Amino acid sequence: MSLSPILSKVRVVVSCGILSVKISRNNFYTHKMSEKPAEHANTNGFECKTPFLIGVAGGTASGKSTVCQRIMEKLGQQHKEQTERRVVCISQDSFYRTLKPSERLRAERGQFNFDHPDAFDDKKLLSTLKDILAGKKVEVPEYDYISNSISHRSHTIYPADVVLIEGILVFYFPEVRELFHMKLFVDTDSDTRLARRVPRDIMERGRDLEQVLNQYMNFVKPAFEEFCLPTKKFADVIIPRGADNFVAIDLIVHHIWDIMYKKRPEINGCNGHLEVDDANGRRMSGSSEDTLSR
Ligand SMILES: Nc1ncnc2c1ncn2[C@@H]1O[C@H](COP(=O)(O)OP(=O)(O)O)[C@@H](O)[C@H]1O
Ligand SMILES: Nc1ccn([C@@H]2O[C@H](COP(=O)(O)O)[C@@H](O)[C@H]2O)c(=O)n1
Repeated sequence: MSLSPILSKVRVVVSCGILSVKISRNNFYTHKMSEKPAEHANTNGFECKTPFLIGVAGGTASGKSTVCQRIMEKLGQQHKEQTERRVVCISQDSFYRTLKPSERLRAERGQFNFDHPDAFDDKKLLSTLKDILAGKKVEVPEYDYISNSISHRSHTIYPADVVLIEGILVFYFPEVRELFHMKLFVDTDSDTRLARRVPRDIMERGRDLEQVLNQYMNFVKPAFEEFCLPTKKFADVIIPRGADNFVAIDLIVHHIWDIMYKKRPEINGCNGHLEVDDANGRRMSGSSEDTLSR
């Protein structure tokens, strides 16, 4: 199956930098791409041999990680070894700062605000992303929600073609925000998010119901409204309903494909023949003469 029809559609939408255009009945909107120097206008500042950095923001349990997972799956990355991956995903939660002893005690009682920008080590996040953009290998720690601290386990992030970074406040810090070549905001209604967060926090994050609801009412909800929601305006693409929005994810994947492998076959010395799945799960492969065979 040829990618040409859908790629040409995506290209019109993105390269024109159209402001708030409703593409389909599935409520998928595009917004004006970031203001960047004219020579990089088509690719949001993306330069040859630099990883294409995508920020994925949205409220808690909106489906940010699931959307990233879908993007990776559709780009055929899920079965690859870490060292072979051309698309990798990092969580902003890995950049929570170390708590002081008094804060640690409050965190154990669900009385610490993990949704406030001050809870993050934004300098470390910035320097890590700069290293990634410089093509360096970086170590990213796993976050442990039970001990409310960075765990001793970490992941090595090898130089990749596409790096996704997801988190509630990835668009909050201006210097971090400016690094992204593409910004996605996962827009899932707050009832759905709370309904997902409660079982997740109880089953996966060692919390009890009372603690989850208190934390949500006292910190999560107010901070979402004050710090996260206002960053939606910075997004290039807003994804209503998160991972359920197959059309939006499909268009995003094809746009990434277009930038990474069709327009720039020389990227990172990549001569790969890329295959992606369409919204119906049909496998499509890039047959453009731009794409070199492996
Ligand atoms: N479209 C969806 N339908 C049903 N459950 C979902 C959907 N997207 C995410 N979830 C579930 O909701 C929870 C939070 O999703 P996740 O992707 O981790 O959100 P976030 O990264 O924004 O916190 C997880 O348990 C996940 O399995
Ligand atoms: N020790 C911690 C650290 C973070 N949280 C909550 O996690 C949320 C962010 O992660 P998502 O996967 O939901 O985006 C954030 O809302 C924090 O409240 C926590 O509970 N404990």
